[in-house]
Amino acid sequence: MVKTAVKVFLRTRPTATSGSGIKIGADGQSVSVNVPKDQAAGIINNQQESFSFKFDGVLENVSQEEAYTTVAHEVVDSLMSGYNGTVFCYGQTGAGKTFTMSGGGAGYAHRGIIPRALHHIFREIDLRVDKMYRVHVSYLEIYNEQLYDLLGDSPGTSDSLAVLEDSNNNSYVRGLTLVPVSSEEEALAQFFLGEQGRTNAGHVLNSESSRSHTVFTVHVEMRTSEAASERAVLSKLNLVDLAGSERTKKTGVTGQTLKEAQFINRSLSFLEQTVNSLSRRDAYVPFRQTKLTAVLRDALGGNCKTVMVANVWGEPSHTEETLSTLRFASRVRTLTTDLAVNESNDPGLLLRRYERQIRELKAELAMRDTLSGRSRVSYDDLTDDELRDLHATARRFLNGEAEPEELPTDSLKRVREAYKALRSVHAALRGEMAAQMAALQRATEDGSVMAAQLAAAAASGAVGDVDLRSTTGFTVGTAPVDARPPPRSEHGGDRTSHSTIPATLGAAATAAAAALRAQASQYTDAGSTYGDVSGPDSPSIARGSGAAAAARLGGIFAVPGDRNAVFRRYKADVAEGRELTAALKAASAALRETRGSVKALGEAVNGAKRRIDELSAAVAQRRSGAPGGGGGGGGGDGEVLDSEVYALVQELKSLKAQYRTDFDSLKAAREELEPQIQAVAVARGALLEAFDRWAAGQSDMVLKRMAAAGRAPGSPGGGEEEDELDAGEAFERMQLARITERDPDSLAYHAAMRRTAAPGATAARPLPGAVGGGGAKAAAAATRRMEATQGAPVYRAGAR
Ligand SMILES: Nc1ncnc2c1ncn2[C@@H]1O[C@H](COP(=O)(O)OP(=O)(O)OP(=O)(O)O)[C@@H](O)[C@H]1O
Repeated sequence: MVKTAVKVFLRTRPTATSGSGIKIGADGQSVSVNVPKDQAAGIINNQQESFSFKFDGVLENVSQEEAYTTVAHEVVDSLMSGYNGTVFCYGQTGAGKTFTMSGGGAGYAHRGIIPRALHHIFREIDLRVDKMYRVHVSYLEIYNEQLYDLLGDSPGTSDSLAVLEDSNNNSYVRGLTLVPVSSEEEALAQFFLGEQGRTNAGHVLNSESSRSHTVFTVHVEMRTSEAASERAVLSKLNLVDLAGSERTKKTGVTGQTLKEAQFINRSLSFLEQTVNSLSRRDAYVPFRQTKLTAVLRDALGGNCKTVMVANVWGEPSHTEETLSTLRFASRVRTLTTDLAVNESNDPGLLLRRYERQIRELKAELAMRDTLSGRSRVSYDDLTDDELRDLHATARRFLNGEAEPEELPTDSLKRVREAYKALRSVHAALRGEMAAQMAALQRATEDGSVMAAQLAAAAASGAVGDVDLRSTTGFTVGTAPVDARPPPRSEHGGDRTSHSTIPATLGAAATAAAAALRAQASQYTDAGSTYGDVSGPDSPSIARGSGAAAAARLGGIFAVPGDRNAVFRRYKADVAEGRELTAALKAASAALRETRGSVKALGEAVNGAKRRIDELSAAVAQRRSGAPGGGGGGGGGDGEVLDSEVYALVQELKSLKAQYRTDFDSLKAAREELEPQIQAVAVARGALLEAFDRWAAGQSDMVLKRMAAAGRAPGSPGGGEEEDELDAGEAFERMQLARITERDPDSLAYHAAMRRTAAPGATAARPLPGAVGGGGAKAAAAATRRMEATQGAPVYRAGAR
């Protein structure tokens, strides 16, 4: 947050009579007002005759352009950098507030701050090609303490409008229509339309005098680039034309006009109270006393860069009103606001960013799989059916009925799922075994039965001997060396056979129980080492059935280049290979064509961008070098300079139009790339997979013969590089495609990097600098911060 003082400028309306009671000091900031002594009060009285004030500037007999440059230029500049701004005009009726804010009736030259600000905003948008902007306008009127939406579909007071605060304590008007505008012309049309609405609504009874307060707001949403488009900077500029205070006794108004004047005076008096309270740093500031102060809350003490224009009418007959305005103005000048950029991290947009990242990572994985000869690896979540199958396989594996190769190993996700399945099956098995152990324990605890059984078993010497070393209690028999656990049953393995051991089997039972314990503890140990469930001696993945085929082929293809040679013959001689090669070629050709146009368009866009930058710099240089820079109105050299700048700006405009067209075409071409890259990857994967499958089914002799034929000069497909098994080249190509897809503007940069890295590269052509990202300008409706809060504003579908 940056503390910023509210700036106040004084603007005097030209007077018809020669004498003005206002004197402006040589510093252009000091103002003194002389009040002639009231003769009726007697010669000796204490009436103060001179009052002094100081402002940030005084505008006397200045053009509308100068008024704009002095008052609003800086606020609009900071609006474009993400700061809220407010410019408001205050003063007695007829002092020139509407003239300053909207303009005089004399046309273009007399246009006021609002039309000039709109021109300024859209000129900036045109110049900042590296940023994306969305602009909305709204127009609010406060008449007789009622809110009116001047750009709403149905004119008239709207009860649905309410002044609220958002989560950042910024005030906003709930339900106010925000119209998207994409050009100065559209924005101006909305402004003029709102002005008409004001008149048509029937509450401007006197066309010479504004009987209401109006707030024309420009809402700007800026994104720095497409890549970082999740973070938007939101700012708004309020351009406020307050109704004039009026001494009703002096003007003698009656009826409706009197009622209006009373509302106006009351709201202005609340405004004054609020400013006084802020100026005193009161703990409680009565913002909510009136709609006007609620609307101006940010401007007076919140997050906003604020400038006030105090309009005065210097005629001696208005000295009292002038003094009152100047007093209020100097109090406003003591206020400070806290400036901060409003950044919005739209959750919806963040989600889209993460989705895009996931898509990119999946594409990356697919690319790597293709290059390493693996295809059809799925990185998606497992379906319910797949999970069921996996659990069945895990159970069979733990029962010793499945080989480790049957557990999935093609992606980390699937390996993890396999571990999870093993853990859950293992837990279930442990539970089952615990139950069996408990049953066995219960049976063996029946000492008399067991003793007799043991004795009988010992006497028969059939299976196992009693361990005579133990003298007390129940002992476990020692199984003879040739004793074996009972055979595995069809489904339950050892586990099932143990569960069927009758308690009367004596030593056989004890031997089996020991084996069971040993097995149980083996499972328990396994529970802590899931990373190596199969144990160190079990076959590794490389010893799987597919790998065995690969190992066999590896033996045949021991000579470097053999595999490619056979692959070439496969593509040329085998019907399946021919078909798949043709499909790959067609997909590659389409991709090549699209890449070609992306490259050409990328170069065109980059060229245009560089020229735009040069021209922008030239315009800025000429402007800053101009005496009384900012152009406009100067004679002599200034006019020459202006015409030069004008020509440059014209060229800039047409270049930007060309840039936008090319950028749009580039974007469209880029969108075609991804599916085409996928199509090539799929076609290549299918070819490689079919080749491996086919090769695994061929005899060594056939493969050797084909290898010899494939190596022979003139062998079909020998010169083709497109689907050759050259991983490095394919990788480079895919990388290039990815760069192109992600940021076409950086194509030239990467191409230059490669050129300079290539052997024999020279510095004859300078390396282009990293060109700025050319964000496309979009005028679609924005998702704004206010939508996230209670009562979103109304968004019009399109500008009228
Ligand atoms: N600086 C100026 N130069 C030329 N004409 C001016 C200037 N200021 C005001 N005027 C003229 O004075 C008249 C009254 O001005 P304006 O309507 O802007 O006053 P206001 O303060 O908006 O009054 P109200 O509060 O009653 O609406 C208009 O005809 C306007 O063109």
